[in-house]
Formats: sequence, structure tokens, C-alpha cells
Amino acid sequence: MSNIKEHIVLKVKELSIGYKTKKVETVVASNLNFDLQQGQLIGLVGANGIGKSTLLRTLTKVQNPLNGNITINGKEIQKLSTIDLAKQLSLVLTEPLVAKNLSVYELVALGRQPYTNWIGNLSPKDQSIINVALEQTNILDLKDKKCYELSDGQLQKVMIARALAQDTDLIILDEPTTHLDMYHKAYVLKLLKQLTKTTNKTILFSSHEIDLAIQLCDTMIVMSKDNVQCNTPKQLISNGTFEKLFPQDLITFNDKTGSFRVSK
Ligand SMILES: Nc1ncnc2c1ncn2[C@@H]1O[C@H](COP(=O)(O)OP(=O)(O)OP(=O)(O)O)[C@@H](O)[C@H]1O
Repeated sequence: MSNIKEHIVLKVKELSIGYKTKKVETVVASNLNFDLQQGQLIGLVGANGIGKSTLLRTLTKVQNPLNGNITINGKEIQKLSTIDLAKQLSLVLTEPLVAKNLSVYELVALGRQPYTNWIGNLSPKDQSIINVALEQTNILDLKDKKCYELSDGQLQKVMIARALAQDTDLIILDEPTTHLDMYHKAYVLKLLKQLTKTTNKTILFSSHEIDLAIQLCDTMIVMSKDNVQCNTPKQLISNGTFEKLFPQDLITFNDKTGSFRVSK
């Protein structure tokens, strides 16, 4: 029996997500229930338009839930101020960076904002945390470069370093592998996996790289029209979850190799 006590970082209970105007409520997914454990890598997958970004936006309080409850380390996110939430979770988006004129070091330093004074002065502790984040993402050699000089793969590592510098238990990334080649997709996801082990942080990312996620994730959240399942990749494979993800006339899932193939 394991002596390691599991700690739930994120708890989602009876959650409904979607969009609400004065007249209409559009439910994207409902009845979501899952717990994310400390130190795990969790991949969120599902077809285009199924609701992955909507779910991540709701978990990060960018939009309100239609119903239900989200807690981080036992605290309801709806009750947390912006600054307190920024000490619990950091968010990495793939949208083009507005601050490309900053150096890599300056951009990673932005992760310390929830902790610095209003002028943004960095204490020796802040500087040490920034250096560790640069080391952990293997970008120390890039620290004086301007962000506009970087490739997409390098920039993704910088954004991950910024999230690490924010020093939160939970890091959430929306499609961190977009725009990356096969090597860099694998590199970034493997880096995230290593970081969960070396830092004990919980990292949740959405992706269309289902094959890679199956290989690397401790847990996966699979969104489909019928339901949302959260389990280990192994259990999801034996439940036949991936087979039902796409129309089988075009794509089939091989449960022996854990990968998809185009039907001939
Ligand atoms: N601002 C919005 N207002 C109303 N409906 C929206 C809005 N944004 C997205 N939707 C709808 O919500 C549903 C889920 O979209 P979402 O972007 O969350 O899916 P996704 O799984 O992230 O897709 P993709 O993999 O293509 O990025 C879609 O039907 C979409 O049209």
C-alpha cells in the first residue's frame, strides 16, 4: 500500500459550462465532475468545437460557470480575488504575445507580478525564482534575447517559464503544442511531464495531440458529445473511450498501440 497521501488541487462538482446572453443560455457541457491530483500531468482532449477552451476559460475564471462549483486547494474560485487566484493558478494561452518587445528575462519576471509591489521591484527571492524557472525550462541562454527574436518553440518554453515563476500549484495551458513541429510538440509535452515530477505542480493542458497525451499523461479528460470522462489513459483505452471520439469511417483507434490511424 502506498504511503503517499493524495492531495486534490482542483475539484469540479456538477459543473455546467457555456454561454449566456439576456435571452439565451447555450450549454456546451454539463454534469462535469472530476478531481485533479497534485503532481499530475493532465491532458484535455476532444474534437474541434466540443468545449475544451470553454472549460479552461471557466476553470480559470475568465468566464462564469452556468452552474456548479470549482475549488482550488479547497477555495471556491468564484470567491477568490484576481490576485489571490493568480497565486493559485497560472494560465498559458497561445494567442500572439503583445509584449514581444520584452526580453525573455523581463517576460518571465512578469510571472512574479502577484507578489511584487506596485512598481514591480524584484526582490532577491523573486530573482532567484525567475532564474530557477529559466533553468527548469532550459532557456537560461536565451534570457537576454528579445521575445520577437524567438521561434514558436522557444517562445512556448518562455511562456511555461513565466507560469513557473508565478509559483502556483496549478498551471493551465490552452493548446501549448499549436504551431509546433512533431519534435517540439513531443519536447514541450515531455517538459511538462518532467516539471510535474520535479516541482510536484499539477499541469493541465488541452491538445489535439491525443497519441502523445496517451503516452505522457497521468490522467486525461476526454470530452465527447455524450459525456466527459476523466481517468488514466490505460483505463480510458480499456473503456473504449477513444474509439468513439471521431467518426470511424475515417479514423480508427488501435487500442494495442494507443494511436489513431486513417481508415483505408
Ligand atoms: N464567445 C462565445 N459565445 C458563444 N458560443 C461560443 C463562444 N465561444 C465558443 N462558443 C461555442 O462553444 C462551443 C465550444 O467551443 P470551444 O472553443 O470551447 O471548443 P474547443 O473544443 O476548444 O474547440 P477547438 O478544438 O476547435 O479549439 C462551440 O460550439 C463554439 O461555437
